Amino acid sequence: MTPSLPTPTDTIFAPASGFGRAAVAVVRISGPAAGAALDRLAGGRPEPRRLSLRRLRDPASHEILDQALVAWLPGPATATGEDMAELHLHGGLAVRAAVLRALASVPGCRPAEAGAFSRRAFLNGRIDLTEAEGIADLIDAETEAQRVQALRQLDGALGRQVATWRETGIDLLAGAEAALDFADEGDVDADDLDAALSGRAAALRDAIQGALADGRRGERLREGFCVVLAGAPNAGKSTLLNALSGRDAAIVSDIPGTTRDTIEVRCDLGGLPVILVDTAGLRATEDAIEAEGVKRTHRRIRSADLVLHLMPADGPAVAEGLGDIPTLRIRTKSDLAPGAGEGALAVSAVTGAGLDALLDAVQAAAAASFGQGDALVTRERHRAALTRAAGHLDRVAAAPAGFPPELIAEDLRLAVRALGEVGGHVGVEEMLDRLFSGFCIGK
Ligand SMILES: Nc1nc2c(c(=O)[nH]1)N(C=O)[C@@H](CNc1ccc(C(=O)N[C@@H](CCC(=O)O)C(=O)O)cc1)CN2
Ligand SMILES: Nc1nc2c(ncn2[C@@H]2O[C@H](COP(=O)(O)OP(=O)(O)OP(=O)(O)O)[C@@H](O)[C@H]2O)c(=O)[nH]1
Ligand SMILES: [Mg+2]
Repeated sequence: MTPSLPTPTDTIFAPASGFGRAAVAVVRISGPAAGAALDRLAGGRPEPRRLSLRRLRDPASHEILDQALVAWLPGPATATGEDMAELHLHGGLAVRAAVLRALASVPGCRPAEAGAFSRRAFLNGRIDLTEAEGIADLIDAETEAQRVQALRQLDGALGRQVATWRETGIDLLAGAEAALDFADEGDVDADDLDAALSGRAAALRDAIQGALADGRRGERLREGFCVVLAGAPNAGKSTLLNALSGRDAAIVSDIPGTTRDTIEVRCDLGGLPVILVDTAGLRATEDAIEAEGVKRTHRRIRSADLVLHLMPADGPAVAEGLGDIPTLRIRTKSDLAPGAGEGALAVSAVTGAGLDALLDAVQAAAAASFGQGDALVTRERHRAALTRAAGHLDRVAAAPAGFPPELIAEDLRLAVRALGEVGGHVGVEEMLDRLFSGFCIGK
C-alpha cells in the first residue's frame, strides 16, 4: 500500500486558509518538529485534538504575537500521517507574517511548497493518488456537480474500484505464474486452466471497459461544458456574453472586428459548470492581428461542446457552416427587426427578450452532455492507464490454446501495473508476497 519512497524528516508549515485579510487564518504544521513548534510558540502542547486558547510568542524576543486557538494533533492518525499542529490566528496580514516568521526560526521547520501536505499524506499511505486528486478537485470545484464528483473521488470511489480490479488481476497473475511452474510437472490440466483464465480476464476487461464507456463525462464535468459564441463581426457576441454571464467581461463597440482575443467566462448554470467563450468575428481580413483572432476562433469552435451561431436580425450572417459541432442558431438584436428567424432562437440584449430561453437551452445541452449517474473516470490519466490495462487483458482473453504462458503472465503483469498506476501503487511486491506465501516450503 505505502509507496516505498523516502519519507520526509523536515517539518513544513503554511497558511491553509488563503492569503488575504480574513477573520481567522489557519496555519498548518506537519512533521516531527510540529510539537516542538507548539512548545516554542504556544508554551506547550494542549490536550490532543482539542482547540485551546493560547498566547503565541516569538521564541527569541518573547514578544506576544497573537491570542490564538491552537491544536496539537499527534501522528499517525492525522491527515498527513505525521505529527501536526494548527494555529487558528486572527486573520490580519501582519499577524500571519509575524507567526510565519517565528515558525521559520524553529529548528527543522521550513515553509511548505504547494501540495506538500497532500504529498506527505500520499507518501505515508494515508491517501492514494485518486484521493489526492479528489482533494485538488474539491478545492477547485466551482459548481455543485463538480463538488459532488470530487467528494466522491476523495471518498475513494475510483480508488476502491480500481483496487478491486487490481486484486483480481493479481489473482489471475498468481494463477498464471503457478501454471507456469507446474506446467512441466504434467499434473495440471493446462487446457482447463487456460479456459478459466481467459474467461476471468475477459470479465475483468469488460468491467474496465464498462467504466471507460462513459462518454468522458467525468473529465468534461471537471473541465466544464464549453460554449463558443461565433458569428460575423458586430453580430453581438460580446454583448451576449456580457448579458448571459451578468458581467462586463468583453469590450463592446459598433466597430466590426472589436474582439480579437478569445474571452472566457466561467458560469454556474443550475449547478453545472459552463464556460462561455467570446470570439473574434469571422470574416476575411487584411489585418494581421484580426486574422490571428479569426484563426483562434476556428480553433475554439473545433474544441467546443456547443456553438452558438449568432446572426444579427439587421445584418449578414456567416455563410459558411461551422463544422459538425452541435450548434444553436441565435438571431440577435431581435429588438431591431421583430419577426421569426428560420429555426433560430431570437434574443435581444437590449430588451432581454429570449435570454432566459437561451440560458435554459444551454443548460439543457450541458445536462445532456454530462449525462446521468456518476462517472468514475475523471482524468485522462485514469483513462490512459485503464485503457492500457484493458488492452493487456484483452490479449490474455483472446490468447489461443497453447499460447506461451510466459507471454500471458507478462500481459497480466502489465495489466496489474497499469491498474496500480491509477492509485499510485506501481510496485508488484504484493503480488510476489501472495505468490510466494502460497508456495511449499523448500520450493
Ligand atoms: N482545521 C482543519 N480543517 C480541515 C482540515 C484540516 O486539516 N484542518 N482538512 C484538511 O485536510 C479537511 C479535513 N480532512 C481531514 C482528513 C483527515 C484527518 C485526520 O486526522 N484523520 C485521522 C483521524 C480521523 C478521526 O479522528 O476520525 C485518520 O484518518 O486517522 C483530519 C482532517 C477539511 N477541514
Ligand atoms: N439594438 C441592439 N444592438 C445590439 C444588440 N447586441 C449588440 N448590439 C450592438 O451591436 C454592436 C456590436 O456588438 P458587439 O457585441 O461588440 O458585437 P461582436 O459580435 O462582439 O463584434 P466583434 O467583436 O467585432 O466580432 C454594438 O454596437 C452593440 O451595442 C442587441 O441585442 N440589440
Ligand atoms: Mg466582440
